[in-house]
Amino acid sequence: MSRPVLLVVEDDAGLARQLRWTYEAYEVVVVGDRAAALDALRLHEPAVVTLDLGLPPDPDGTAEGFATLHAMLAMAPTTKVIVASGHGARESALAAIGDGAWDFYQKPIDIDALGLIVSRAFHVHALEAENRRLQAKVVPGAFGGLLYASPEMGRVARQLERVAPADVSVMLLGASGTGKELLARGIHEAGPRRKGSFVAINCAAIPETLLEAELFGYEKGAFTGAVKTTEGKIEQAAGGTLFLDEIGDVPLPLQVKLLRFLQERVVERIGGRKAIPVDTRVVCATHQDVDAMVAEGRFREDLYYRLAEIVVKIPALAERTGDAALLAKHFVGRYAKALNPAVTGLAADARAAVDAWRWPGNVRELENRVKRAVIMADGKLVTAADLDLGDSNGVVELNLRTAREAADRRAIGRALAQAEGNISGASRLLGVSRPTLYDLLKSYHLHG
Ligand SMILES: Nc1ncnc2c1ncn2[C@@H]1O[C@H](COP(=O)(O)OP(=O)(O)OP(=O)(O)O)[C@@H](O)[C@H]1O
Repeated sequence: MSRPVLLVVEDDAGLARQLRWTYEAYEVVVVGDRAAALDALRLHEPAVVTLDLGLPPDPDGTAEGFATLHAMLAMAPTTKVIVASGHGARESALAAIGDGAWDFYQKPIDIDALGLIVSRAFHVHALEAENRRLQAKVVPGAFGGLLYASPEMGRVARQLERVAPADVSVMLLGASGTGKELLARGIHEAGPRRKGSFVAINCAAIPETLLEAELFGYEKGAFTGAVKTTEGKIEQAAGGTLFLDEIGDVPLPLQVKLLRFLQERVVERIGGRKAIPVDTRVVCATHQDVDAMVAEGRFREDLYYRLAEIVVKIPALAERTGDAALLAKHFVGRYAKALNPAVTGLAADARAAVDAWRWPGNVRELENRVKRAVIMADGKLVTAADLDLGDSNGVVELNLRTAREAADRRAIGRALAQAEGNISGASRLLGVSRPTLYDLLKSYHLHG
């Protein structure tokens, strides 16, 4: 096994020499300025870097050191950067940690102490890498079958876990396709009325004239066409949860009626005379800016406060770090099973395109694209073209190695597809030997 690379960014030649020979466990690469540091980062992809803040052309200040720190973390955010400085140590330490450095030590350096920090950084880096691998395999089962790996959705799930058992109304705010209905169902299932039914109604999808009858029900003969007495959605949700999707689309007169129901907990069917008590939890959602609607008088403030005892904002898919890739993988698995079992995963260009796309239609768009792509794919792997996301030209590769790997994966995926998964056939198409192709498949974790 080759030794892991420790990148030392240090402009003091004497110190650099000393460091080079101190750490036997690592292959120490020493550079003296920002440009060389970034080159070395691309070349070696070190897990750990020690960085002197006083670099030329500003050896007595810290500006160049900080610029180097920022550039390195922008390029390789998982790198553990240990920062060193002699002057103004405390302020520099605080600023460096605030900017994403892993640790700080004050010069003059103590080789043993630094050695400990370095080995710890390697250790944590390895653990984090392992954790990322495991997270990519997360299975559904968290809140309401919600799938996520991002801290953004983790926060939402924790909020909802806390809110669900309490008997409070919840308003979910988020764009279309962000999973609001899924979350509302999750609240129901984790709540005290889980034994009752979950009844959803999309207030935007039903014409205004019919919405009242849908919600409140009607007595036989209440209007032309009311051939038999019918329960409304609110009554159907008795003992369970009523999910009012697109609550912002409820017209003002009906808002008054809804408010009365929420205050008195009774409904009156259209054409009915008696008040029917209904005990149900209400969860609602909208993609609209309800605060603005209240300010403009388009949404009743009193109703807002009844519906929104707790407000939870659901981030757009593009704001959830890493979730698009995770969900894409999940949907490929699901739809391949049902629609095209030959498909086993996503090609590298598809993964890059999924990460780079803005997903204006959120999870629903992702699900639809993946479903379509699984049906269209002619090979084992879904490509960016199958997803109709074009190529991933906008994606900046870390270095030549990652760019090559992406190109290799593409070529191998296509060859395997053409050879219908036959390794000998694919290796002939690629002009490499079978063992070479096996090695490549193994190193890229592709399915042979
Ligand atoms: N985090 C997630 N994990 C797994 N599946 C998800 C997730 N988020 C959404 N989905 C799936 O995406 C689709 C859209 O979600 P959902 O219907 O809940 O969105 P919505 O915000 O209610 O949309 P709209 O407001 O347009 O009705 C559903 O098939 C849902 O199961």
